[in-house]
Amino acid sequence: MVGVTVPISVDTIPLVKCAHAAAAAHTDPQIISVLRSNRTGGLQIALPDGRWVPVAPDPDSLFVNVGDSLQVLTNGRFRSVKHRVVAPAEGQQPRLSVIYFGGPAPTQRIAPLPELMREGEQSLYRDFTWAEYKKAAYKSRLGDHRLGPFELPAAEEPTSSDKHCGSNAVQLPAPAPLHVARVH
Ligand SMILES: O=C(O)CCC(=O)C(=O)O
Ligand SMILES: [Fe+2]
Repeated sequence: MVGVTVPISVDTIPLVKCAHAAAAAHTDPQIISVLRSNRTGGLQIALPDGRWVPVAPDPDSLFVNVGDSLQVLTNGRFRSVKHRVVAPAEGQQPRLSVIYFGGPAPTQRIAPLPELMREGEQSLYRDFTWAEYKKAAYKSRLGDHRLGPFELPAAEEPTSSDKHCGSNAVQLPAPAPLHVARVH
């Protein structure tokens, strides 16, 4: 758990999805998605090597997904994982899921939270508003990497002569490991 208060307003739009057959690979754009489904599986998440891992359906658990906006707010510490829904096999119950998408308000500026940044840490993203993100997203396809237009070039590797100047070194956050946590 990150011990900071997120100083942004969140739109609360619960979305009930019924019996949809499948969803193509994508990341959720918002800050956080909280999902509850029936006993029909189909949800899968992508590992960095491209393999797909099924998320076991459990009507007594919540599946919490990091969205693109939270990836930016944490300067890449939390990653918005790519996921998809594959259609249930013939004769299986349709998959039902109820998803709460917590997204920023349209005028909200999205940028890494200063409270989370280490001294000298470079922002991996330029500031943008949720409205700007949505405008860019509408021009892209669902599976595209939709943070691309907002990414800043990564900090340059220190040269060998800089390497001993610890206080000036820029430390990029280590990529967060993938977790599928159950919330009861
Ligand atoms: O229905 C599901 O289980 C997931 C759907 C989804 O990923 C989405 O609507 O963003
Ligand atoms: Fe999704």
